[in-house]
Amino acid sequence: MAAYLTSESLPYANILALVVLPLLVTYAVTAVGNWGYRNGDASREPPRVPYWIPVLGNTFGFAYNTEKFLASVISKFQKVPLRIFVGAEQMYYIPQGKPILELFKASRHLTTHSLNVMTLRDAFGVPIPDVKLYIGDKSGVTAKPAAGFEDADPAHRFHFIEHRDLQTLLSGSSLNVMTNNFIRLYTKSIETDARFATGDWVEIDNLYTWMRDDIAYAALESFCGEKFLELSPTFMEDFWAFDHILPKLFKRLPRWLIPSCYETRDKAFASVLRFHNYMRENLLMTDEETLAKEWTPEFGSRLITARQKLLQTTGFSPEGAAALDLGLIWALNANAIPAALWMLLNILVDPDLKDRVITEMGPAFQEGSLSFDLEKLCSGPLLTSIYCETLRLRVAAPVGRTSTIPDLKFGRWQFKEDVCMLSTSWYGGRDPDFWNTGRTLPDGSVEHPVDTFWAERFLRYSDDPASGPVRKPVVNPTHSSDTGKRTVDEDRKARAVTDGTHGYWYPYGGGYNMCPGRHFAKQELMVSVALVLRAYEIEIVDLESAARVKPNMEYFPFGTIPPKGKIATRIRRRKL
Ligand code: HEM
Repeated sequence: MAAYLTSESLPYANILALVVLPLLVTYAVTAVGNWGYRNGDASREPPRVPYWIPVLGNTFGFAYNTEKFLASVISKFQKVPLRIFVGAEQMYYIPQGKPILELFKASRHLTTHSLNVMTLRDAFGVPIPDVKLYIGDKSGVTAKPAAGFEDADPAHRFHFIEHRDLQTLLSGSSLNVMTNNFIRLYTKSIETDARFATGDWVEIDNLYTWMRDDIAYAALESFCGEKFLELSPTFMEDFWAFDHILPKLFKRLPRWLIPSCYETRDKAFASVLRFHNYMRENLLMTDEETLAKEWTPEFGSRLITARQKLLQTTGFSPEGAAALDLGLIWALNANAIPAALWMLLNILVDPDLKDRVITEMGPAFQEGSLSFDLEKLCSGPLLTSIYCETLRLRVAAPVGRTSTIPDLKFGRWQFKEDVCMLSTSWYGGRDPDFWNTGRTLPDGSVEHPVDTFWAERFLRYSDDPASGPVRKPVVNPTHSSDTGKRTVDEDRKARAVTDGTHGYWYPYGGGYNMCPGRHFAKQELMVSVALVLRAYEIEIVDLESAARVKPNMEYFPFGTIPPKGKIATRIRRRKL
């Protein structure tokens, strides 16, 4: 080796050493503390994902290939919590299984502030003084103020009131009004859609946008009333354009680098501000009678008017309040609507499944009509299993927390105060050690791998001990035939279950901050898919390529991942 080192090559060797040595040292320093993390009982901070370049840390892998980066480190460290260094800041990743369940259990010591602040500031454009107001309320989300904040003015406890209103006004009788409005509006848009008036086939270039627009319009109106779109007729288009550029805004690039993205957001924001200004001018916050109404065409649902009162009372600027509500409208639409498309698409690409779903939902509908019994429809086992399976496979919504106490502990892991903890159900939903994947085929592969859709994954058939979502030690399924296909009769006797999947199936997050919109979302998804199947005959132009449509991973991990590419279809109204 020494024979190759001449006096000319020495400077190069020195330069190389100067470059390589710090990288090696950084890697060694960041890896050495991980020794023994799998063994022993002593509490410790989670292992650190080693990196080569100081300051940069794990930023590159995390920011530019988040899905693969996290998949690889979760698997390498065998599903324990991890410490990641991103954007010059520490962060914890909490994986599926016991760690995420323990995180949810520790709710009383956690806030969602760090992820929420990033989202509100970077994605929705909440001005900095309003962000300060948002984080300034440290009295917590429970009725009893957090220790040290016992004297907080009850009317200014923003997080408590917001949390309480979201939970109560998205459940019970308020939820019923909201869902009924959604059903009324969505049914009306189907019935009055002039494109299908003649009963002839109509070519639609993209099933997703076709379905998306009608659901979004009905959902928006059931939340915000009729006035919103009257004031801003192009909002729905502007909203989806905003949704499209949202992943770029999360990258925190300045306005001068991506001006068109900011302009797109400005447009969607301007509509919410217009509606807020209308409310400020026309809805007196002392008008208890109007504020008590579950829904009015002018101001929308009680959730929206109660929020308006809260935003005004707690001193948010008109711009801050509108940006916060742009966030709420995004939460309303951006996760549920792509999920509805995936549900419908998976049904349409399998003619046998489509027939079984139509048979199952038939008795919920009134003869010759689009009217139905909601409870009956939403209790159909096959449609429920399709709903659960779709969320398992397509949701990558972020779950973010930070500890409010020094050295929070769960299991043997210790977490520092104020360091962001991140999780997403994407990996738990695809954990091959956990999920039932059906029969083992003669070539040794499994019948329903975790990255594929299996309509019956969440169904438990009483005569088949191997059925149900969770992998069983002995897999010996008893299917009605050797094709593995189920019959309508079997569906009827099956039960859709999520028992035992907690910690692996958490599309709505968990603990105290679990998604408050989950009840509405489930009804919205089941109803919209059922209504579309009831009202229309839909033929996918190229079944094979539609079955291969991939998720658009640019959206990872911001929510339900929408499909990438268009799905051409022919649609005609059914004669009911
Ligand atoms: C399939 C549809 C949906 C999915 C997968 C989903 C998922 C999630 C997730 C994972 C969270 C974070 C929960 C946590 O941190 O533990 C969340 C929060 C939230 N979701 Fe949903 N969501 C959906 C539909 C909806 C709908 C229809 C609404 C209606 C307004 C909604 C409103 C919200 C709100 C307001 C929050 C923030 C709650 C808080 O900060 O306390 N979501 N959602």
